[in-house]
Formats: sequence, C-alpha cells, structure tokens
Amino acid sequence: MHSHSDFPALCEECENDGISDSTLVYDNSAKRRRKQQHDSLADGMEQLLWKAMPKDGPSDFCCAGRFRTTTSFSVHLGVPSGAKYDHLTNYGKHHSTSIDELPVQPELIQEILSGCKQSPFGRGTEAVAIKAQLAPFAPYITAERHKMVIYGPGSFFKAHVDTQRGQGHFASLTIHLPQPHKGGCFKVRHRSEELAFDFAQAKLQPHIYNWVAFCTDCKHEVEPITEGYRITILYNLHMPHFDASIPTSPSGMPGDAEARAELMQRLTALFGVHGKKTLVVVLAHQYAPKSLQVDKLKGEDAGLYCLLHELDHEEPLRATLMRKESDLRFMSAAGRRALAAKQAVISLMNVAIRELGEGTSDSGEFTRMMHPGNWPKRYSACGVELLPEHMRRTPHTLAWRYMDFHPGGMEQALVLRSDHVAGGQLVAQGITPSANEGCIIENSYLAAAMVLRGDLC
Ligand SMILES: O=C(O)CCC(=O)C(=O)O
Ligand SMILES: [Fe+2]
Repeated sequence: MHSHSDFPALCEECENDGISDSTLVYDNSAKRRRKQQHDSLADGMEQLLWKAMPKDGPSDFCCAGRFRTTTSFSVHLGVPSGAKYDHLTNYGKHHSTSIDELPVQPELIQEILSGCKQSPFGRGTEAVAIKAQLAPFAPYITAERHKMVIYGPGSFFKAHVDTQRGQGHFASLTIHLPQPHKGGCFKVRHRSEELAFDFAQAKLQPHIYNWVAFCTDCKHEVEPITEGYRITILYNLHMPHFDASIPTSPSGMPGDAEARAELMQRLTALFGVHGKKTLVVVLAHQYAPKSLQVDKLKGEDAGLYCLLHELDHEEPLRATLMRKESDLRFMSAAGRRALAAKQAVISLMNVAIRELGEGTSDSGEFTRMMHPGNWPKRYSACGVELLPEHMRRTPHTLAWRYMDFHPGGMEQALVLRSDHVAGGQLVAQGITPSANEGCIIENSYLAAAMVLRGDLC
C-alpha cells in the first residue's frame, strides 16, 4: 500500500496552471483543505481496519480438512473405500444394484441417497472449525444432506455459485469419497483469492475423507476428471435462526492496539470535526437481503462488525455518531433494533456504489459514493454526473478519495473495501478495472455494506 505522500492530491487544473504541490497544500480554499484532511484521514484506513480486527477471529471463506470414519459412508453408501471400480455396486445395506451407465440417472442417485444415512459429520471438530471460521456468531450449525455427485472421465462442474436455500443457509460442504481418480481439482474463489484442492493427488487411505466447506457466495468449480470416478456428497450448512442481540467478539484476542487507537482517532475526527459523514465498509461476502443481519455475518465480516461495534462503544466516537430518529429510514431492521436498544449505529445494508475515476495504465482510481435505497431507480435518475477537476488526477486504483459534491443526489460517503487490504484486485462484484490510461471509469454496483453514519441534518 502506498502512503498518502505517494499520492499528492494534485489536480489537473493545478498541474496545467503550473501550480505546485505546496501551493495546493497551503491553498486557502476551505473546500480543498477539507478534502486534504479527508484524504489524510482516509489513507491507509483499510489497513488499519484490518490490523485492528480481532486476531484469531473469523477470517475465512473456506475451510477444509479430513476426517476418519470406519462406518458412515463406507457402510451406508456401500462404497468400498479405496476400491477401484467402474461399477458402483452394493451401495447400501438394504439395496443392491449397480451403476453401469454414465451419466448416472437422477433416480438412481436418489435411490443411492435414500440408502445413505446422515453422516456423523458435524458432531466433531470439523463442525467446530467450520463454525468458528465461517459462521462465528451462530450458536451451532447443522448439515443437511443435499446430493451426491458422481463424475466420470470428462465430467466437470463449471464455475458457479450455489443457490442459497433459506435464510440460514450460509455455506456448502463437500465430502470427497476416497475414490481413485485423476483430474477433478476443486477450486473455490472469493474475490481475488483462490484455493485449489486436488484430492486426486492426495494419497488414498481407506476411511479417510477429505472435506471442504465454503460460504454460499463463493464461486467454485470442478475441473475435468480425466480418469476414474470422483464422488462427492454435498451438504447445505445452516445456522439456526436466533434472536440476535448484538454479539460480542467471537475472539478473545483483540487486534493490534496501536492500529485500533489510530483508527479510533481518525473515525472520531472524521465524524466529529467534519461532521455529517458516512463511512461505508463493503462486506467481504454477499448476502441475500433477508440474510443481511448481524447474526448471519460470515467470516471476516463478523470480525469487522465486532471491531466497529466495539469502537462504537468507546467515547468519544460514540458521542459523534448520529442517533436521531430521522436516521432510521436508512437503516436495516437490524440497525433499527440496535439503535432502539441504544447499542450501535452501525447498520447493515445493501448500497448502490458508484465509482468514478480515471484509468491509468495498470490501474484506475475510483472515488466511491453510495446511495441508500433503490439503486436502479435512483441511478437512472442521476443522469450524467460531473467529475470535479480535483478528482481527475487519480493515481491509484484502490485508494479512495472523498468527494465534495453530490451529483444526481448520490450521497457522499467514504467507502472502504477490505479486498484492498487483502491485496486483491478490484474485480469482484462486477467491477472491471480499465487498462486504458486516461479514460474515465465509472462503475456502479450493489454491495452489502456496514455503514456508520454521522450527522445527517
Ligand atoms: O462435486 C463437487 O465437489 C462440487 C459440486 C457442486 O459444486 C455442486 O453440485 O453445486
Ligand atoms: Fe456447487
């Protein structure tokens, strides 16, 4: 990450006029000074957030492991562990048939599954690991068997996102039978990160089953199988619906104290000195509207919530944040409940973010604004926006800048994205960075976000 000093707030106008950096710095214009203050408050804030987040806390979108069972799958499925077969035979205690034709017909898979019993998976350490990493606020999780997938040579599963079945469905679990095969690497992606699980390479051991669990919004795929059969059993992982009061940090280990103190200072300055501000932190995961609730937060989003929630309880930040009733209309149901309980002013909501900026050869700078409410309607009403001169010189893709104007009624906001911290590329959620130097980039997208609001009056 570059520091603020790498990116002097030069503007095209000033550059053209031959006005130097220092002229800008000492410019008397209150507006410009404010922008510079914003910039210095904002620079590196994503890193600060990251550092200050609870350690050993939830931070994952995917976890994996292996477990041993001598009973469940081998007996109930009748799949001889480690056995080589072209025909899947004797798959259940009470059934006897064979698979001698591929693709396997759905009826037969159903029949096989009906011969299966719910696996013991989820009672042991695996469930604890999944819960801690992917669903930290949930008191427990449950696994619901979904389907069995058999891949023969040439089969694959293109990159996709699983359908979320119900509010509590937060992740998918795949259990890989110890079945000899080649190819079929399983890949899970989350924004710029990709994890690959090549169980064909893993030494097959009888009764040892590999598993992978990943959040429902993560893209995943199975590469073509070149030899043998790859068999997986899929589960939907659910967290129960529970009446969430605001959860406390799932981790006992606080994050970096210095980062936390600095973050606190900056947020206080942001909301206090400059007043009337909105901070938007784009969540790492995506959520169906009904799942966008505190208790349903996944992975690192839960850690982020804990941090902001804790900071919100500290004075003087607390004193600077808005608690007026007029704010309610912008809040999610969870935010409203929290406000009513005088617990927090952090709300979770889907926001429309519009990013404007100028492309550079390898990056484009984006300024970000957000508008609560119905995005497509409002957005089309926005019309063409004007890019102020001082925003033209935008040297870095992901560093954000404060906008001092309200084109088309879009609300100004500071928008932070944690993929910046994770070293990611700005490609998630439909954003495509431009490679064309000098072109104006505009991106609009909807994102789930954690929003802290200052004085709206
Ligand atoms: O077989 C696998 O490992 C994954 C299958 C899958 O992603 C699906 O059925 O949705
Ligand atoms: Fe899937």
